This record gives sequence, structure tokens and C-alpha cells, in this order.
Amino acid sequence: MQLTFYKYQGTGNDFVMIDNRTEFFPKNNTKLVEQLCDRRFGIGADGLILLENHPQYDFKMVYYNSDGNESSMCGNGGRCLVAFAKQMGVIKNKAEFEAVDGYHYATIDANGIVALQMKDVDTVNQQENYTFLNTGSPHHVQIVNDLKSLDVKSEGAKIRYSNLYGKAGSNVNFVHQIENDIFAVRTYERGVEDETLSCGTGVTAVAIAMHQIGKTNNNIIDLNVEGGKLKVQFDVDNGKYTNVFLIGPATFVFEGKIEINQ
Ligand SMILES: N[C@@H](CCC[C@H](N)C(=O)O)C(=O)O
Repeated sequence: MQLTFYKYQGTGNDFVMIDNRTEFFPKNNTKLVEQLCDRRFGIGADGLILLENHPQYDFKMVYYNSDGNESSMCGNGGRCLVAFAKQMGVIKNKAEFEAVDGYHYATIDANGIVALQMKDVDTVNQQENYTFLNTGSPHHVQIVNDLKSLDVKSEGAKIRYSNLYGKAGSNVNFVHQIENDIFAVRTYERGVEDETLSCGTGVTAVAIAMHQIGKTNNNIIDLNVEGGKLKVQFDVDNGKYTNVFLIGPATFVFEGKIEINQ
């Protein structure tokens, strides 16, 4: 059977998009998702996303990591899915959708900049050398001295598989402060098991963590990632972060057809 796919990227975090409103896609076929995401034997991507119908909202998001497993929220994927839904004619300039972590609202402007509302955060676990929080996905956030030369894959894997996070593991973000409200971030992603060029829930976690530990007092924060630039803004009251928005480009790359055996 031939599968039509669309490839998107958000600051270099790339995704295979599939319009599954007719529910044709074999959702439990882990091997198939893994193969479609494979950069040598498939299309190549950090994750795969299904656009599905929703009874109440504009659409539903189903997200898989490149290892083929369905996972927790993907911020860049959510932003790319909004752009894809626009391309498919499902939405115009704003969207309401459901993802694994609940309801999301988003807007998309004429330049393809997507502002995606992320879940509220009211628990930030601050430790001496790191901060842990969940922004839809679990994130370890750690400030490092030499971000440029850090071996993110091996240092990230050590933390991801450490006793700290048990079987579920965590994504791991390494951070360097550039200015009061500007941070550089490199992320090791669980489920990709490598560094990716950007992680949306990751930079959201970094922005909130840096505010919570007093590295910045701004509520609009710039995040420089390997694949580009993102912005996170939020309201904060007594340690509770609300109206959290992840803002940045979501870009269509190409579309195609691929032969699959189910
Ligand atoms: N790339 C994502 C995060 C995707 C989920 C993550 N790999 C996990 O399994 O926790 C993002 O942009 O947020």
C-alpha cells in the first residue's frame, strides 16, 4: 500500500505528518512508525504525528517518537501539526486541539509562526545541580559551563538512564545563559535517544526553570537552540505558571508517497 506523508520541521525538530482523519493508519504498528522515521530506511524524522478528527475541537494530535512508541507531548510537533492542519484546510489562523496532555490552543500567522499554548506548570523540583519539571513531557534541566563542546548524546544518556528517573526516563536539557532573558539550550530526547536540534517542551521547561531558580525575572524568554530560535512567554503567580506559550516557526519541507507493508 502507498502512504502519503508530509514532512515538517520546527527549528530543526522534524516530523512525518499523516492525515489520519479516515483512520486508515495502523496505530499499534511500532515497527512501521520506527521504519518511517528511520533516516536510512525510511523518510527520516525525530517523530511521527497523526492528524485525527476530534468530536469537540478542530483536531486530535497523536504523537510517536522515532523509536516507534507513542509518547508524551511534543511542543515542536504540536506547532508543526497546527501548520499541517492549516495546509489540509482543517483550520485557518487559530486552532483548538487535544493532545495526550489535554487541551491546546494555538495561533498561526502569515509567516508560519505558531504560538502554542502549553499546559500550566505548578510543580518545579529544584535541586542543587538541576531542576526537573513536566511541561507535557518530563524534563531535566541543567546549567553547564561549556555547552558548545558538550557531548550531549553521551552525557544526556547517562542522566536519562540514571536511577534519578527510573524506567520512564526523562528528556535532558543542557543550558547556558547568554543574557538576562536569553538562553542557549541543547537537548537529549528520550525516544529518539540522541540530541535533536530543538525540543519545544524542553525549551519551555528551561524558560520556567530559569525563572523559578532566579536566573531571570523576565516572563518572555528567548531560547537559542541548534536549529534556530524559539520564544517562551508565561504568566506566573506564586510558583504557578499559566498562559505558557511556545512560539516559533513551523515549516513544511516536502510531501511524498512511500510503499509500506502492514
Ligand atoms: N521533541 C519534542 C518532545 C517529544 C517527546 C519526548 N521525546 C518524550 O518522549 O518525552 C518537543 O518538541 O517537545
